[in-house]
Amino acid sequence: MATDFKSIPIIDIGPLLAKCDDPKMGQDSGVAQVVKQLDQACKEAGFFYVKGHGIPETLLKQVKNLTRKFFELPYEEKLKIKMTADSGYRGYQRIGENITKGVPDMHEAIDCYKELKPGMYGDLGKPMEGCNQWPIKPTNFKMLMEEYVSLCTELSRNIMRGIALALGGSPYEFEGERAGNAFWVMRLIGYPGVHSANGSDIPKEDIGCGAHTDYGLLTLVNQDDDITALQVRNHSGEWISAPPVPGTFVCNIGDMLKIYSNGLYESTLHQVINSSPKYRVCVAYFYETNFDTAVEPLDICIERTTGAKKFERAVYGEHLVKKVQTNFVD
Ligand SMILES: N=C(N)NCCCC[C@H](N)C(=O)O
Ligand SMILES: O=C(O)CCC(=O)C(=O)O
Ligand SMILES: [Fe+2]
Repeated sequence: MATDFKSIPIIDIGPLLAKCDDPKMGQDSGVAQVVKQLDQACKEAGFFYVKGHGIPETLLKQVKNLTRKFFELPYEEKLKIKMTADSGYRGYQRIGENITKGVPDMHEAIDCYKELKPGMYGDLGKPMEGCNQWPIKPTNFKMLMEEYVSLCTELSRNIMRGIALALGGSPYEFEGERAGNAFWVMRLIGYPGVHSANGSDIPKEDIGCGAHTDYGLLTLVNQDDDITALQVRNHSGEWISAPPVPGTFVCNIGDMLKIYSNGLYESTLHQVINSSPKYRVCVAYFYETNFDTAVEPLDICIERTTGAKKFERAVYGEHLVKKVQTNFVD
């Protein structure tokens, strides 16, 4: 359960990664240290920064730079990869097109999802079937982003091994049937800076992304180095900033992990307000369960909490489709 945290901890996961392919990793003292920090951060905030994650900072910067370049293109150019229901909700959405709790968000984005082939998950998967729409220019866009996704997928699986230990399970709790064939989402997001409205010197501050929780297991946020805009809600309802820490990811827990942990870990509400005059870029990667996994509280977590199941089982793919279909109603 979220506490009255005032800041978000930074965790060096180097020692976890060093041992994450060793079945006896749970007995390693370096791993145990990281696991303890993960457990505390997940219980208190549902948010933490990771450093020592092994993804080169140059790559973190490159994906943000390419994203920025795309959003600088003329609108007609961006529309060439317009997101539609027919494209499996993949592609470009203009500012104000995404809706959170009925209010248009002041961001533009390219949404990408692990590709689903026709018929793969029957009716459940149908709305998300399709191929990603990548910008044609620059020519290395697709290649770089796919490389980035594959590194984020591997990293997330390894962080989830640490989280599985933190919950008192085996390192492989979130593999196999649960997330051994993890679905993923990537959002390349741009938030315009504040502008002075005509005839007024009071800049108008818009909600870049309204308060929401993420849908799956774990999110890796790669945000611009020079603008503080992401805010996380603590137990008292205060919004705590997650300022950029260069070279790190901001990680947070999604709805599926809240269910698995029977509420021991919460998917914390967060929002984005860019009050800087500068355009802000963020690349968010979402690590999810298998698309068709029915998620329910783990026995080990039920025992550690009240002894009763706090959540009904939920099928991840249904949860995603419901969200996606209400994110774009017009
Ligand atoms: N895949 C994720 N988490 N996307 C985050 C978007 C959050 C805003 C969305 N309109 C909503 O209301 O959920
Ligand atoms: O822009 C950010 O820092 C976070 C974006 C976010 O929360 C999301 O896309 O789910
Ligand atoms: Fe989010």
